[in-house]
Amino acid sequence: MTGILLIQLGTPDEPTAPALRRYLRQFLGDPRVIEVNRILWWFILRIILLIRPARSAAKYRRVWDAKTGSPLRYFSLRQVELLQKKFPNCIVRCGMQIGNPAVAEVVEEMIAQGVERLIVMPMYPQYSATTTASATDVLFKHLMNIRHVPAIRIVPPYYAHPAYIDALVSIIHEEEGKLSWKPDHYLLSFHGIPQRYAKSGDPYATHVTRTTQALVKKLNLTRDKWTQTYQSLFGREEWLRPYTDDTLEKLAKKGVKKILAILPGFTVDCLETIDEIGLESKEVFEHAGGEHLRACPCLNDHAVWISAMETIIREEGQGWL
Ligand SMILES: C=CC1=C(C)c2cc3[nH]c(cc4nc(cc5[nH]c(cc1n2)c(C)c5CCC(=O)O)C(CCC(=O)O)=C4C)c(C)c3C=C
Ligand SMILES: [Fe+2]
Ligand SMILES: [Fe+2]
Repeated sequence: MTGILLIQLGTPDEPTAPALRRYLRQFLGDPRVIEVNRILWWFILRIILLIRPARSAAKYRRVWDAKTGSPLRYFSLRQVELLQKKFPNCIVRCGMQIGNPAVAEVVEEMIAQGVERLIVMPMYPQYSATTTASATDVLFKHLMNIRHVPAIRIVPPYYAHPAYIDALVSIIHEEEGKLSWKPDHYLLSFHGIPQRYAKSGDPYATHVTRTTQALVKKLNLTRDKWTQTYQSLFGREEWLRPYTDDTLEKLAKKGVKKILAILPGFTVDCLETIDEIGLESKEVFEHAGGEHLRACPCLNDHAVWISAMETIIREEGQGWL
């Protein structure tokens, strides 16, 4: 049987300091994510794990839904549920790189259910070693302990895939229809990575540029109507520029009043979209003189995105589905 495995980053089990400590230890212990001397990092991480868990937990509490919990987990499971209907003869599952349900556990179950051909879709349209390669690392590490390893195909980065771009465009248009105001500027904000990683050969920034070009073309935006930025900096080194919050201040000071923030790199809403952009960056913009900033919802469980996922998976799964 063919199995379809979505790999998503993962989220804490609950919005508490102990759960965040476990989550951050695993996340920031990954040498794909933090490329510094291991011994030095071991000391720094111990200090980070004293302070950051409580601070991050407070932020997670703001996005945690009383019924459905973590938005990242909720929308990932919805994607599985809806995609399963598109592929009734396959097993569709989602595994998390960090936290639960863990990739290892999910793959184990899929193999036990008879999966001999596995299509893997990393939930990152733009490749970065920090995310995409880390996702496949988690899978391969687990498969090293297994006797009967399934045949595997991995969906390539889909940063400019027409189905992905069209899904973004539909959701943006739908969101514009709900606004009582017309955006005078579009901010395309992506999660950042350290500049050092990009200089060492991580193709992420190139993929981001390709997504941006395809998207603004489809949206028919003239050059003065959009800005592409990077958010979610971590630590002290230089990250890819321009930074989202600096840009929002500059735009407000130039007289831009109404911004629609689009987050094409995130396939599901999460802390970095709902809280960081929807609340924190909105405040930065308004404080600098802006009037409205709305974070456009991510692809989530929108029907156009589920169909786009189906298209992308069918392309990779030719002969298997
Ligand atoms: C050096 C640190 C980090 C790199 C590099 C990085 C890259 C990266 N991350 C995402 C997507 C997400 N990151 C999320 C949270 C998050 N990211 C980092 C650090 C780095 N990310 C931390 C420490 C955290 C935890 C939250 C916090 O304490 O600030 C999330 C949200 C998860 C959720 O549960 O909602 C996502 C999604 C991408 C796409 C990326 C590189 C391309
Ligand atoms: Fe991150
Ligand atoms: Fe953040």
